[in-house]
Amino acid sequence: MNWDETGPDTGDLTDEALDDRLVDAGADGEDTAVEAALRPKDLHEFVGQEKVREQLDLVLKAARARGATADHVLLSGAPGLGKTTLSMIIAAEMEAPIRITSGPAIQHAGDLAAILSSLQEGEVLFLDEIHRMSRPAEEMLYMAMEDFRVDVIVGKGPGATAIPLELPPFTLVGATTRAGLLPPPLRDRFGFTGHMEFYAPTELERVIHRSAGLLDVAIDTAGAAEIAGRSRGTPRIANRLLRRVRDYAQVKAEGRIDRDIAAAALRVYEVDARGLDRLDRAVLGALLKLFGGGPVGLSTLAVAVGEERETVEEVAEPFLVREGLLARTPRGRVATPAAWAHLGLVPPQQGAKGQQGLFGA
Ligand SMILES: Nc1ncnc2c1ncn2[C@@H]1O[C@H](COP(=O)(O)OP(=O)(O)OP(=O)(O)O)[C@@H](O)[C@H]1O
Repeated sequence: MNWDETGPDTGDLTDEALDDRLVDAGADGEDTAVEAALRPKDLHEFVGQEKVREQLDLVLKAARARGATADHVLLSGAPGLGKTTLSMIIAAEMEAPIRITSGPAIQHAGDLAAILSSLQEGEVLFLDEIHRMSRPAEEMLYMAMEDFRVDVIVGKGPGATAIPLELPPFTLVGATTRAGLLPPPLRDRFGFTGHMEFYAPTELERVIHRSAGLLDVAIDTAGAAEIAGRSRGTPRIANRLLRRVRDYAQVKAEGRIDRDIAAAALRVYEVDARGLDRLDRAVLGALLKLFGGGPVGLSTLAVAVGEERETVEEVAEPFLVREGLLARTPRGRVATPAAWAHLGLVPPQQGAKGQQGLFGA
């Protein structure tokens, strides 16, 4: 058997290290500044998502032809796939201003009433993480979306009165990573729902070439393909990896990016050929090397890599599952044959399987 007893190298994966993960699809401070410059400005520049793009194009063109405000739009999909970008494109195509806020920022119905009552006619209101809005705000939103009206409650207890407030027609663009968590009455009030898929490597190559052009970075086709393959189907990650590879190329290769430079740079940043980083490999390594590929309980696996259960379950596992490297089964976590191949290890013989299944939750 080709697995040693030393266990995986988990290094010191502190909270800060997790916050700074290059392959995290969420935005960090540096992203927000650069992302503004890299955002496609219209539907033609927006790469991929053919279906959503085509359907949205029709919705917007029809609204423009009628001289009306566009229907409310719900965009669902994982972080970093372009929901905010698309909402800005909707506003640009409708030649309307946009207001950006998020569900967690709206704790009270009054917060929402203040925003809604200050909208201009035709304005686009982008509500990120709409599934995290408070219940009273959500109920106020139902009426606002349907009738362009809200009832503002003045006073408390039996003396409270509802003052109706007319709103100008506006377009709500709601974004959510969890469409299934939205209550049906809210979901039903959107005229158009677009589901954003992960991007194919060739689409990410186009994103990378476009961003490289805007950042004035020289990159060849093979270099872009190398970065695309490690970007987990996510434009935000592709752009972030491109920036790190650019740093490396500036210091080591007069700024030019080709396949070797991209691969060498991403080796330094510990992002492997499939887009796994140190945490992902630590989890997979423990599962294979310490537990013979499982099944092993989540808590045991988390202790083995020196992480919280939640970190393993919510940060590392989703991508490993998506990549077909790890399966969550009722008996615990199990590595797939692809996991053994990816780490260059040989699975234990069938006969040695007796030791498996001994590791509890
Ligand atoms: N289809 C695309 N074509 C080109 N660039 C894209 C595309 N989608 C996203 N990007 C780029 O990826 C970055 C992240 O996109 P965006 O902020 O729109 O994602 P998001 O889905 O709103 O993420 P979150 O849910 O975390 O807010 C932006 O810099 C944007 O320029």
